[in-house]
Amino acid sequence: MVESLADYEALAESVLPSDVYDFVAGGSGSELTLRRNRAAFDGVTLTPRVLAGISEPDTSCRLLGERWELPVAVAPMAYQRLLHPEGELLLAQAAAAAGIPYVISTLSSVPLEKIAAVAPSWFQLYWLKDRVIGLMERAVEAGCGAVVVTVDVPIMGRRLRDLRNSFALPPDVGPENLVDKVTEVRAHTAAAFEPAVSWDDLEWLRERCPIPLVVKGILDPRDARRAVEAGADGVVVSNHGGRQLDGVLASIDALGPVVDAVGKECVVLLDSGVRSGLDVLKAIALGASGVLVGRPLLWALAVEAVDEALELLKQELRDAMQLAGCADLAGARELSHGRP
Ligand SMILES: Cc1cc2nc3c(=O)[nH]c(=O)nc-3n(C[C@H](O)[C@H](O)[C@H](O)COP(=O)(O)O)c2cc1C
Ligand SMILES: CC(C)CC(=O)C(=O)O
Repeated sequence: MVESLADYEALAESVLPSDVYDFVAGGSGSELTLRRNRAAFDGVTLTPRVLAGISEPDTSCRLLGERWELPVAVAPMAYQRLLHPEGELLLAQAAAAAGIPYVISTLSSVPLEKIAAVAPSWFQLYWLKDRVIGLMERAVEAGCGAVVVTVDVPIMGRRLRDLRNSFALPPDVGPENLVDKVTEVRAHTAAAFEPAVSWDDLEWLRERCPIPLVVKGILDPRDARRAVEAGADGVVVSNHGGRQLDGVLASIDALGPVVDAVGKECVVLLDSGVRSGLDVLKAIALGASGVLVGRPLLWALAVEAVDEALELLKQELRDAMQLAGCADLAGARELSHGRP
């Protein structure tokens, strides 16, 4: 029986080919950061308030000018047809039904226009050589509400599970937004991504991008400041789910200093390690405006349970808010927190 969002991983593992399971579950190097993301979330304590007189906590929020049912977005994740034949479309439809944004990956295995037609979407942009403006214009044309530029992948992290498995995409799964034919994900990234992308490039894109621009993959508050100076409307505090530089700090540990540096000037989101509604509440208490959820939703996609998974997440967040005495997310932000 599935009683929590975190339960989908074991179900998915039992149905997926082991190399696909490893591609999704894995981190880089010795997976120090992958484990640290969880350990750090588990280490956060909250101090609840009582007798708060709440019959129904309000989980809704405003992010980037729109109202959402939960302070949660579906993290951009490449190649979702690895998990289910309908891939991105199924997960995006579930996001739409749950009233949350779906972030389309540059490397989606369904064309971005088809996804944006079924869900309120943001578009995640990888800095591909020569193709950035074309992709951004397609996203704007398709009605995406924001562009999320991922800045922590100049090259792919060393994912040892994938190297040992010689992981390759099956012939019917590929990057449908691009003309590229991809089997070896690592080789494609090395050939197609621009490793020397810089703040000047970000400023250049900001001048040309007519919709909100969010920078994903910030850990240092100095970079957060730099992003705001470049005109970013938001940042995502993220270590890419422990898949890029191994050994970096947990993103929940990086959050506070980033909020202190830029929280008054731009939206601060967080991802990497969110596995429950309680984790969402912890991230809000530590200053995030919202979170992105990654792997748990791919596990749910693999067992065709994305609607139920998002419903469970909502219920977990509601329960945690009620038990903590928070009527709404503004109340959640006032909670005292610490570490044991
Ligand atoms: C299979 C997989 C594919 C991913 N693909 C992308 C991507 O295309 N673009 C991107 O910005 N981040 C990508 N990410 C990173 C996620 O957006 C997110 O930062 C990370 O998964 C969050 O951590 P979590 O899985 O612990 O929730 C991917 C992550 C996974 C697990
Ligand atoms: C192909 C990868 C660069 C996609 C990604 O961001 C990831 O797997 O973490």
